[in-house]
Amino acid sequence: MRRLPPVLLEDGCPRELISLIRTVLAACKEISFRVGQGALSGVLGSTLDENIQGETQKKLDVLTNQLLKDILLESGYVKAIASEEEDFTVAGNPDAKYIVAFDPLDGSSNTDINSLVGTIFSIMEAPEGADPADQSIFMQPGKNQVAAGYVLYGPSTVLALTTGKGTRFFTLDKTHGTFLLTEDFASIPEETSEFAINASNQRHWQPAMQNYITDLIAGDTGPRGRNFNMRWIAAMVGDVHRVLCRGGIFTYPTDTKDPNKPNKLRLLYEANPMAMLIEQAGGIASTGTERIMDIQPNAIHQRVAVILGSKNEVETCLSYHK
Ligand SMILES: O=P(O)(O)OC[C@H]1O[C@](O)(COP(=O)(O)O)[C@@H](O)[C@@H]1O
Repeated sequence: MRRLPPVLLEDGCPRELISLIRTVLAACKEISFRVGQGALSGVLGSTLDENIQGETQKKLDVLTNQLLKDILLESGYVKAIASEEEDFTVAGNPDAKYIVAFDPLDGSSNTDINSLVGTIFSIMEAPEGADPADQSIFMQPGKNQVAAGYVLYGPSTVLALTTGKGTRFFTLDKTHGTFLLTEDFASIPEETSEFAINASNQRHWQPAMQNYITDLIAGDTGPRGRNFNMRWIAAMVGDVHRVLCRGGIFTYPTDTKDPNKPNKLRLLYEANPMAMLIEQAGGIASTGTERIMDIQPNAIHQRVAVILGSKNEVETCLSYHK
């Protein structure tokens, strides 16, 4: 099986970018080990702190953030980082070319129940001559990403990666510590009968999403004329992986549950990298009204509605939003 660096070199991926991706993965291997140790690692449960977004931080959120932050900043390959767990961006090497946004442990409420979690990352080039301490270097649309991926810590540790030449899966060989290519070009089936949404929020959704999900649930007695199945992992990284593997539609739509927080998922380090992976596998990623990767960000922790997955099903969902 082929290792990650030669695969990326054959694609013509710049050596500096490959080194940066390998640096992210070095941290992810360590995270994979810690997560795999479960209760033995002594890091399950919550801290007494909240992040800037008012969410209680899990001990593993803090640990994984520190691991990624330290290894990336010490590597010299990044000009700056942005993390879900950092209030502000953190400056790195002024001469470096790339910036990295990441969610160190997506789905962290799953850690205590031994369920799926993952690390999501997005890599862009910093504007030339930019000050590494300037937060605005991250205010670029997702279409500027030069690489995006996640590492899913499940029964096996899987990397989904794109550098704009398709979406690939690599599986961590834990004996040798190497990521080996296990799926060359992931391709999402255009049709699906599977959807993923937190249905407990139904009464808070906007009418378009209410109507769409009602029609899915009506199954063969409704306008769709066929049955649909539902899945919800409560970690975007797990739900998106299923969609990349066998198709489906995943959505976290706008809702009115908390008027101060109409959307849940973060643009820079959740929606954008997932959108790139999905599009590179032939799927669609939208907010309901626009392509996710076209959004011009205005804040590091900006949140957006997300509808992504199998092309035909996402298009059907979007038709309810017109
Ligand atoms: O609590 P809910 O509504 O099931 O939310 C689950 C969603 O929250 C997220 O876990 C994001 O939150 P965290 O990054 O704090 O874990 C997504 O991965 C997932 O889709």
